Amino acid sequence: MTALLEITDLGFAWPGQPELLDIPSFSLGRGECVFLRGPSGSGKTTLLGLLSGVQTPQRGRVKLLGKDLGKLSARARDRFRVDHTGYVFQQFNLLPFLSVRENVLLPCQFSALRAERACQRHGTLQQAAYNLLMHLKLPESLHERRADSLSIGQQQRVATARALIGQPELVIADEPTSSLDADTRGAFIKLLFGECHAAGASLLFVSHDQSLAPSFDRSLSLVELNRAARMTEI
Ligand SMILES: Nc1ncnc2c1ncn2[C@@H]1O[C@H](COP(=O)(O)OP(=O)(O)OP(=O)(O)O)[C@@H](O)[C@H]1O
Repeated sequence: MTALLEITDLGFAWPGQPELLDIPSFSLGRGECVFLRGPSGSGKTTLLGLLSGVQTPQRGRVKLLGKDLGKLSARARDRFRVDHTGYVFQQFNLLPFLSVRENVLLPCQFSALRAERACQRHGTLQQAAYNLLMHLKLPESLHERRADSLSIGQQQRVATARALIGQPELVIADEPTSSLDADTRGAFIKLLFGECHAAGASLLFVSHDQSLAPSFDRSLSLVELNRAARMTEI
């Protein structure tokens, strides 16, 4: 399988703290759906920040689509991130005063590439937002509502539509199911998989809830990947 994302000899420490991550190698294939688990505080969110280029490692390399993120300027890295990565945050991070539709369309304001891909696939941006929201089972009556007037499960699906619009190659989801009950969680994962497959996106899904792992192509433990964690455990 061709690699979409590759990590080599990655080392990272927050200022004034011991090394949190020491990962000799990790790769994610094109179209692959990977589950990454790890206990609270093990560095999952930090790793996602490094993979999307929000943080830069002190050591090693993160390559996305063959491009070494560390070799890009901060500005070029930001652009590359918004063009090629969709992120579903733990707290969803929707803009509360914007409508559901406006939230979904936000990435297209920052990325001409994603706007172009959305139009190619759906005709117009409005239609792209509409189709994604409908696929994610958010009825039309909600599309013009303020994002903060929706339930948690609905907000999470809006956040997912925002991550998927314009077909980024990599979708990162950071504990997106932590505030859902078991039934809603299962239904959400199915929708997420369906949309990632339809868009040909790779999915890196981070959680400490191991019961979700069997649905994925591969399940990994951050503690096993991370030499710094293994050292602390010894
Ligand atoms: N911005 C930051 N500045 C300094 N230290 C940080 C920062 N963000 C995280 N850390 C530290 O890095 C460690 C790992 O945090 P991180 O949020 O990556 O873990 P996590 O596995 O995602 O945890 P959780 O499952 O609870 O969300 C923690 O000790 C945390 O205090």
